[in-house]
Amino acid sequence: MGGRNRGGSFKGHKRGRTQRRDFRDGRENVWKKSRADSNNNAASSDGVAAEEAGGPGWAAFVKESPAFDTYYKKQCIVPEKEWEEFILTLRKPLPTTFRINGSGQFACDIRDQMQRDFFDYLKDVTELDGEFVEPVRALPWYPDKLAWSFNFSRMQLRKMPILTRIHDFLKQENEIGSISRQEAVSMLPPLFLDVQPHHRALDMCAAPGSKTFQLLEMIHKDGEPGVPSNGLVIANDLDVQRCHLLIHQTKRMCSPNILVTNHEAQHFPGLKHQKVPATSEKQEDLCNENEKGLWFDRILCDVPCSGDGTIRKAPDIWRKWNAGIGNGMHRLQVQIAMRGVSLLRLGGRLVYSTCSLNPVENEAVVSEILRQSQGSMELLDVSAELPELKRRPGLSTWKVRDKGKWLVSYSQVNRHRAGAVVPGMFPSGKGWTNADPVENMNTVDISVPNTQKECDTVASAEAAKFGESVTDIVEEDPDSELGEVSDFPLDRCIRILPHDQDTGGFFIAVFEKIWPYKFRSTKKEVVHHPLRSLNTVGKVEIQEPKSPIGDCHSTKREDDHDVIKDKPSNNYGTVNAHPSSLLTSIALEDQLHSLECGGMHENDLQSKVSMDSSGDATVMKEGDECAAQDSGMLSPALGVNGKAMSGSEQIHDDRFLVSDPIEQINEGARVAEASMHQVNGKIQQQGPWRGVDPVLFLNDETLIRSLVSFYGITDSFPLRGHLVTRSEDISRLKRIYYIAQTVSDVIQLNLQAGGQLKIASAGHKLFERHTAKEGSSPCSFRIASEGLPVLLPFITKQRVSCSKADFKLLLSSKAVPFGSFHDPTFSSAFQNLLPGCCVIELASDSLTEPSHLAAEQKAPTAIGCWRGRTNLSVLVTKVEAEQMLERLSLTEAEHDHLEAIKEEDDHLHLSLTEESEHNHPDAFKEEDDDLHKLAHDDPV
Ligand SMILES: C[S@@+](CC[C@H](N)C(=O)[O-])C[C@H]1O[C@@H](n2cnc3c(N)ncnc32)[C@H](O)[C@@H]1O
Repeated sequence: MGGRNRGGSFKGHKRGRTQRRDFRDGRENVWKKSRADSNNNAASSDGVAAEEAGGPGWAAFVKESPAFDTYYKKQCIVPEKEWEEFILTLRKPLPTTFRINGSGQFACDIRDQMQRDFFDYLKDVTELDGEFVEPVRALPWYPDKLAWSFNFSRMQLRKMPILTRIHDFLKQENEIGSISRQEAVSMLPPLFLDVQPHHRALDMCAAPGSKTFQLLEMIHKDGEPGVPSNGLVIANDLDVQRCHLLIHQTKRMCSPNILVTNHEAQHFPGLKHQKVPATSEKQEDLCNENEKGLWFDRILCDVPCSGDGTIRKAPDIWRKWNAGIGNGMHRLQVQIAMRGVSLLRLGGRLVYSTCSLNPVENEAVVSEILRQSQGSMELLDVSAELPELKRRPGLSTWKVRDKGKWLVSYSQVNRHRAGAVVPGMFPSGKGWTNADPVENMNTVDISVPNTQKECDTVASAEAAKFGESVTDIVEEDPDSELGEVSDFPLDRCIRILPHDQDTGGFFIAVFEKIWPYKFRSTKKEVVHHPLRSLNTVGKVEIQEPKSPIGDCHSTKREDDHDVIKDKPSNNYGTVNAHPSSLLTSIALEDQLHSLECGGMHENDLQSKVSMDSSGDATVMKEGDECAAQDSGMLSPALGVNGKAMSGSEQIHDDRFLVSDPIEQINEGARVAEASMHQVNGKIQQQGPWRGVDPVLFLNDETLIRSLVSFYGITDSFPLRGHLVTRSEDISRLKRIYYIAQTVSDVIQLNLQAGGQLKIASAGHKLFERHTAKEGSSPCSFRIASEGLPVLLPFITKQRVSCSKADFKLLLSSKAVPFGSFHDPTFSSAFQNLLPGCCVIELASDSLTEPSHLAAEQKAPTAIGCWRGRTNLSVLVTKVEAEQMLERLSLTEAEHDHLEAIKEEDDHLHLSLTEESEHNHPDAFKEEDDDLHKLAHDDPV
């Protein structure tokens, strides 16, 4: 049971312990340390080599890196006098931190109980066998003391029974989903995002989902009892397997307000509303000037990064660290953030975060966001938020290290390195000037990695190519002290240093969209890919994006074709002739142009450029793109002949973004009715996505009516428009999912927009087909375990309550013959039910649990059962039943009775649930039942 249910904000939708099995079964046991981990920790905490601690054959992690030291000393990320403390902290194991899921009274009850039963007792224990025992402490900056930290050594855990009990308790609660282990710093971005229950939030790089879970808690916070939130969380991740983890993690919330998608964040589709008359109030909402398309109030860009802020938890980073990794991430990070900027609603908030210490991945990216968004994004001063949080300001100056050299400005970049180092990595963001060497640019390596994995590979390859070993100590460059200084107020960024409050390292920047993200274009005829063959570029007219502060100019040099001269600079620097900047400029221009589509007549539209993989460009009619935008079918990455560009071809996808709602002026001039076919050859047909079944509304009235009538579902639980499936064929339908109105709106929009969203999961499961013999029940769909807590308050038929003794009997025997129950009233009550799925509820007066679980037990305890001809069978797994039984302690007499029944009925065990658990092999077709196989070791 996840936070929302325990949070009590969604009364009647509380999830009993029986509904937690999915979480427990599939979730990585983060408390159980791997042997290697244990060795590391032992080695680090005791100062003993891991080999010693772990026995022969276990190599120790060397927790030092000259390259790391040299790099970060030079970057001055820590004042000199603090360096020693900083580095010593990095060598210590990270304290264990956890968060109590949910909000409201239930979460607070658990917190209070934990404090009373465990932590208060420990507050006077400061020493054990002469060793200092760190106090268990609430993270001071986390609201309502719902996040805690402790740091016991393994020896201490062994020696102090109270610590062992705490550990066991936390382990158990983690398994059942009441708490989440999460790194302290990882809890910060959602807090700064300030999500309100009505917000639409996008988590661009969301897996494995710890922050998504927080976002969901936020949108369900303060919900009216029985009324679902009207917020929305779209959780996206590029990695399919990690998407599964994400689905699994978020499933604990039983939230109908979530969509999980599987896209490259930098190419997240911009859904645009097609001109279809509104048929409902909600749809009208989407047609509002400010609501057209899919815009987000909140966007989290927790981007892939080098991750050296997690070095305490992942000590192998010491060995692998090199500056190239951070450099390799920079462009992808900018691209993802800029896609976020495009999708953000005016007035919305965007949080950019990394678990890296590297300014190239942090302040440099923030500067690029400010530069490229041209005044549309404001970097917020959030010093008044979470005042208890110890933080350092962002850096205003830094250097770039490449090929064993320190570079203070882009003018020092060797032309052969121009693909790896881009102007945006430097504080000024300036490219080459006239005097800089730009000839022979065709040798430049321009590949842009699209994923963290690719970045890592590129970075390692780069490091290896240029002999930059991870332990390399660079010779000092006499000029290296003269770094550029940024004009942006980067001190507003938040740097979390590990030694300030015993955490990992982290970086956060909070933005608000204060002005539409708007581009203007110049006419141009670019016919060559500027990066692939700059020396053969034909006529190129480049214009630096307009600064809101100053002017910038550009010229073309037609004679030698490939050099873009700079002109007097704007506040952000001179025009970039660097290939990547050049491309960005072109991309920006294209964006400007595409924006203008919204405000100009079709005839005015200019031809524009798209590039194919060979580096040549194709001219695309501007009207085509506008048409595509209008139809909402814009592919974020287009290539010649409609081929999707990817990898190095997709340098800057923002050319193809839809513009902000506020920019959607002169709508009438658009070619609104364009369809896929009208832009044939230009748009990648992305839906239905290969390997992923489409999400379809369940409109089969016969089926819906049969569900309503069988379970007696009240009108206050709307089904129509809220049920989705992944199969068109009703007769083969296996699962039915429940979605909130906001999710429904997005799915509608997606259908209208050509199905661009690759939806991995929507809402939560409500019904699943029961595979009993045909005709054995009037309704072939049973209530799914995660649907039960949601539906329970709204069903009036097929439910009976029973005594604790009979409840235990059911849980122990799985299939109980009608005559075996203790209570004859119960026996006759369920025999009056129709054959098929039913709900057996534990009578509330049966509950006498004085422990820390009392709060939760206020929620109804119910299980799904199957009323057969002679037996009542339990529709829960064995593990789940055992877990419930543990909580409802057995008396001796009950135990004997159960044993007798079990013996009699062994042959009747139906294993109903086990059968239903393993019948769908496909990834998103059978979204998450096999998730537990995907153990991972994520830093967050
Ligand atoms: C730092 S982790 C995110 C952690 C997550 N926000 C959480 O709190 O659990 C970065 C994630 O980005 C994903 N990723 C990498 N490249 C991506 C891309 N181009 N688009 C979207 N996601 C990407 C990775 O699969 C990884 O799950």
